[in-house]
Amino acid sequence: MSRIVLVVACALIDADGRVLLAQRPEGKSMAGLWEFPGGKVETGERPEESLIRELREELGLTVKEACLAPLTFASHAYEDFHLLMPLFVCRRWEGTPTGREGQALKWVRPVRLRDYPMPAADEPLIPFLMDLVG
Ligand SMILES: Nc1nc2c([nH]c(=O)n2[C@H]2C[C@H](O)[C@@H](COP(=O)(O)OP(=O)(O)OP(=O)(O)O)O2)c(=O)[nH]1
Repeated sequence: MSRIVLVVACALIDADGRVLLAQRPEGKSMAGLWEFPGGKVETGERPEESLIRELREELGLTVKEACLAPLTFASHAYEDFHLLMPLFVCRRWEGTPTGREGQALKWVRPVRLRDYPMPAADEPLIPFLMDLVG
């Protein structure tokens, strides 16, 4: 079996019930696909710490751990690794999201998420967001 890669991701939800997607930049794997902000859990980090760090690095946001709620997870076999990705929900943060690494950002209603090509692992997550915010 291929190695398991632990990635932590977040559905940021705004006051209108829209979810923030970020477009993976050119040069990265899965470039051009729309994903939930987040990234790999590094050695010695708890997933929540990794997510708070990634949200700061990628989007310039300050998020408190108490504002992260677990929603569901993805478990997906890519060709060269197996992705295990907890998905948190966050409705409260400080700052305005900006693509600090050049990523395009988009606020999207859960019913519209299928209009944005996402990594294969993310597709099963969409119904959970539709149930959460409609
Ligand atoms: N952040 C995030 N990553 C996702 C999602 N769905 C999904 O398959 N992934 C994958 C893409 C990457 O392989 C990995 C996240 O890695 P990363 O963003 O921290 O690092 P990276 O692009 O430099 O990694 P790499 O794949 O290029 O080695 O998880 C998602 O919704 N959000």
